[in-house]
Amino acid sequence: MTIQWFPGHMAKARRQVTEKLKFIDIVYELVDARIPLASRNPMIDEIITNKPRLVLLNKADMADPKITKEWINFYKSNGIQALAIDSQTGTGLKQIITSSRDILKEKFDKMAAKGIKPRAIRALIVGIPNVGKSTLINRLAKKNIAQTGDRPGVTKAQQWIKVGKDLELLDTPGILWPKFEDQLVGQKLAATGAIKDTILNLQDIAVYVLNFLKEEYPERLKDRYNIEELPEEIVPLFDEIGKRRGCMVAGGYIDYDKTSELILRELRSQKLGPISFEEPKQFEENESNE
Ligand SMILES: Nc1nc2c(ncn2[C@@H]2O[C@H](COP(=O)(O)OP(=O)(O)OP(=O)(O)O)[C@@H](O)[C@H]2O)c(=O)[nH]1
Repeated sequence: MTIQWFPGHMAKARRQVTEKLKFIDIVYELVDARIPLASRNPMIDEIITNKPRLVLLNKADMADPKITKEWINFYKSNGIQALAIDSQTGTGLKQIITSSRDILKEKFDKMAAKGIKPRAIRALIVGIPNVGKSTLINRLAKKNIAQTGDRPGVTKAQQWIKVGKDLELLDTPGILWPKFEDQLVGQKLAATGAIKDTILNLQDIAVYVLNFLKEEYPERLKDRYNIEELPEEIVPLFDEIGKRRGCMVAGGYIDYDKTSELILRELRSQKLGPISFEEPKQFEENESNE
């Protein structure tokens, strides 16, 4: 099934982000730490052009910490600073200001040399739907939503949010879209709950997840579902899980929809532990194969 990519929405979203760029010093590109590539807008580089950027690997609490570290190194080797954060608890958020200062040092030093008074760093958060933009803004904002009507960028609907004395955020984040038309991207987005289960077939998503876990995290599957030896084929694996969890229909058959739902629910509620669906290694291999 192909998912439509609504060119009208995209153009509008893009225009809105572009308009905001002129008011800010730095873009915070929020991605899902479990799928840093699938959860980014493929045209982000083109959209933000040469604005400085800090990549925030959000929901790091749900990702495999070892792979998150690899991602941070991967970005670093490409000249981009990235931080692992958990917007829900606030873990890692302090580092945002430190890293921003570091990235913008040259610009602010130049401003100081010209005698311009030091001011707070101005930032815009961008990211795909459901990646955690509002959670991050609320966490950073606490009660500091500022009414600063005399500032460029402040229109009737737009406000700056103060984060301490050193940072100001535009309160409305930029929403960008993932690359829907790629089936694997869609499956990763669905697996992590970024898009509704009704968009893709539930069983297809569960098959993708089971195949992935069988390859990358077989021990977690065995432990969770009490399976000594994982079957080679996917249908018998479904059957084992369905049987063990009582996902049956009359006549002793497995209810595949119910089993799929169970697997996805347990994955998303961390019952299978922190899992990353993408690692930089694969990406580098793919790139060199092209
Ligand atoms: N575990 C975990 N959950 C998070 C984190 N950040 C956000 N969430 C959850 O992810 C879901 C989506 O978060 P939102 O803040 O609504 O995402 P958004 O990007 O503002 O979404 P849109 O408004 O659709 O653009 C919510 O259920 C949050 O509680 C995080 O760091 N860790």
